[in-house]
Amino acid sequence: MACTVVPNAIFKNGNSIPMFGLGTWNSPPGQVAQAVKDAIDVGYRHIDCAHVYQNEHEVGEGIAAKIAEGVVKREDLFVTSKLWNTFHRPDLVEGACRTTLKNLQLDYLDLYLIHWPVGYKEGPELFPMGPDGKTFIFSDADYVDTWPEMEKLVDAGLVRNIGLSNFNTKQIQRVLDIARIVPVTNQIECHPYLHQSKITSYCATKGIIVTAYSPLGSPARPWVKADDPVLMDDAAVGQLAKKYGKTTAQILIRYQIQLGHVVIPKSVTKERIASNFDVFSFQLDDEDMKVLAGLERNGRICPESSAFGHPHHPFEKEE
Ligand SMILES: NC(=O)C1=CN([C@@H]2O[C@H](COP(=O)(O)OP(=O)(O)OC[C@H]3O[C@@H](n4cnc5c(N)ncnc54)[C@H](OP(=O)(O)O)[C@@H]3O)[C@@H](O)[C@H]2O)C=CC1
Ligand SMILES: O=C1CO[C@H](CO)[C@@H](O)[C@@H]1O
Repeated sequence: MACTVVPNAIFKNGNSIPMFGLGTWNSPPGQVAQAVKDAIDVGYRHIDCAHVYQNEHEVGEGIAAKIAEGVVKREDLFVTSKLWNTFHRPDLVEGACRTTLKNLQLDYLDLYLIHWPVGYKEGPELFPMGPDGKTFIFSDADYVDTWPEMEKLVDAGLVRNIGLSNFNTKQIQRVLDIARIVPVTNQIECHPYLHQSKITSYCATKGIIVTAYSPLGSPARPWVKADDPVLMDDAAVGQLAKKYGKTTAQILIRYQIQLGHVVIPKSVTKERIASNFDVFSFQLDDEDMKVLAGLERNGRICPESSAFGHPHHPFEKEE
């Protein structure tokens, strides 16, 4: 069987990242280790993780098993994790990173991101809820004070690259203004219902690679409502799937790659893990790229609405 070669995106610092990876949010314990193993067997070499997904321990088991079997070496893999919002205070950053490394059974990460620009109250709760039951309790920490601690993780050899997630243009600029080591990527929601043209254009001018999360429209997100539009059921995407003889998921994943984005679809289903990866042997033509671009509807599905009111909320007053 021919071996699929996944293209790399090249960071401004010269390091590279596979343009395709496995998402792991909502990948349940009991399934995620197997999903990681299935993915590596198929050819995935990039895994997107986060402390807040509360499954890094099992993701680590999957990775360790495949290294032990000799299927991959550590250096063949690109593993990303993210600093959660309760660990923004400078004195908490290294400890949070070390916890993630321990859970993943790794001695370095390829990429570590500040998960959101909003800090939450430090402590054992990942989602410290305020008395109204709707809004998180915020931290005073400012991400420009968190960033130098991220840089120290690079100096210490704990992480190879550092970046951002869910930052708006002004927030990225604030980081660039103080950065000694520049962020290599901004990981943001990106799919045909939400193109994020302002932030993606800004990132392009700064040499920051966009990583597209929820590329399939995150159909099983916990807060989905019955009448929310379902990207995977969109008739226009379905027509393209028919035209190319591909699945709707393959069309949506291929779209992000052709936009130049790194893409990280999640699945714990063996057949989907395999078929989602099969996106390197066809090309959407220019007209069809325009069809997908035309589906824009400002359809944000990850607004982190319980942090509305935070002075650093990235989307409440879009920049
Ligand atoms: N930085 C951030 O703030 C965020 C980062 N992310 C990252 O991005 C990743 C991907 O985004 P996510 O929100 O999970 O959503 P996706 O858009 O990747 O959709 C995942 C869902 O689609 C289903 N699915 C996957 N493949 C197929 C297929 N071929 N046919 C039909 N259904 C399919 C999965 O089901 P099943 O698993 O049952 O197969 C799952 O329910 C996350 O897992 C996470 O790693 C996501 C959100 C926020
Ligand atoms: O990555 C993510 C997935 O879900 C979280 C909420 O539970 C989000 O905060 C985050 O963006």
